[in-house]
Amino acid sequence: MKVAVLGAAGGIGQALALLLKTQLPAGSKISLYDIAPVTPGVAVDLSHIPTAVEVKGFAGQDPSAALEGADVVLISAGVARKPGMDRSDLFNINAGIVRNLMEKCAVTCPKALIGIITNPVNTTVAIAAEVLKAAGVYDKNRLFGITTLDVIRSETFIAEAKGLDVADVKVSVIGGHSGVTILPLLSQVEGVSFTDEEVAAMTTRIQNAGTEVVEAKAGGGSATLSMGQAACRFGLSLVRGLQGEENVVECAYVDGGSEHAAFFAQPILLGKNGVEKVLAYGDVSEFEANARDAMLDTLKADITLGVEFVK
Ligand SMILES: NC(=O)c1ccc[n+]([C@@H]2O[C@H](COP(=O)([O-])OP(=O)(O)OC[C@H]3O[C@@H](n4cnc5c(N)ncnc54)[C@H](O)[C@@H]3O)[C@@H](O)[C@H]2O)c1
Ligand SMILES: O=C(O)C[C@H](O)C(=O)O
Repeated sequence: MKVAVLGAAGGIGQALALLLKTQLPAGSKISLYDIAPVTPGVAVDLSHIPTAVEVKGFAGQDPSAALEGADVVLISAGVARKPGMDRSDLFNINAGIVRNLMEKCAVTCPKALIGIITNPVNTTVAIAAEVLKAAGVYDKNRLFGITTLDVIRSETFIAEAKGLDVADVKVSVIGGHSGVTILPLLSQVEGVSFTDEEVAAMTTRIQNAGTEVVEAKAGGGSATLSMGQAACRFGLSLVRGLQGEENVVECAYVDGGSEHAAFFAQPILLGKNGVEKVLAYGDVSEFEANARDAMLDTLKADITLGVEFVK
């Protein structure tokens, strides 16, 4: 199994590469690509860790060599927020970066499973889909917006608030990956009850968690270590699905035929071809139904922006 990380010299990329080096199955390969010239050195550094996972690094303008034979491509290339910015403020720079990288993926590894981390995810995933469509290689089951950070934050915050073992907390997060489009389904968390005030406060905290990190880092970037962990969890789940493991379920932002929007985050069953099945997200509370309906204009506008950028 070969996993390529694009943006591998960055804050997320390096954390993700380290976790993959220590957690991918023996015999796997990792290829690291970034425009930054340090990238081959990052690969050499990782290669001294004694695991049976080979690491190679590539720098420069062309990612093709890193993409050759990739089964999974995880993309975190691009700029991150600073205090006062919204994720949509990253569009001007990151849209072109994702488009250019996807054009290379379409040619070099059109069958790979592609996970997009680069913000604004609601829009960059639509850009990726349009590039693949234009190249005639789009398969909706192989493209994912990685929203796992919203899931692990929800698990962490709920466990902390309710005094639970975080390993026992499971929560679906639906919608997208920015502000009001992030909707944790707190009503479904087993063994926990929340007052209306707690639901409102917890939902807001999860929706603003990215900003919490951006402000705490005071101009030094956004979430990198927790995102490295989230992307590793999602990437390993893609690999487990590809290897034929059963019952691998994650939430992700996919083109899954949702009645709500062209792309929508919800639970999916992963398998040998990527999305094996889009799963129903189940019953929701009145608060969640209202929040879901209220996010849709924002989500659809984010998607349209991506589609129009490529067309
Ligand atoms: N999906 C999520 O939940 C989530 C979470 C955190 C951050 N993000 C996003 O991930 C992105 C990366 O964040 P970061 O903290 O790692 O940023 P970073 O600045 O630390 O790293 C970005 C890396 O991308 C590289 N890069 C820039 N243009 C490139 C190109 N054309 N080809 C290859 N590499 C290129 C840079 O050289 C840099 O090494 C940002 O857009 C951020 O908003 C998403
Ligand atoms: O908030 C950001 O800009 C980064 C990321 O999307 C996050 O949720 O932490």
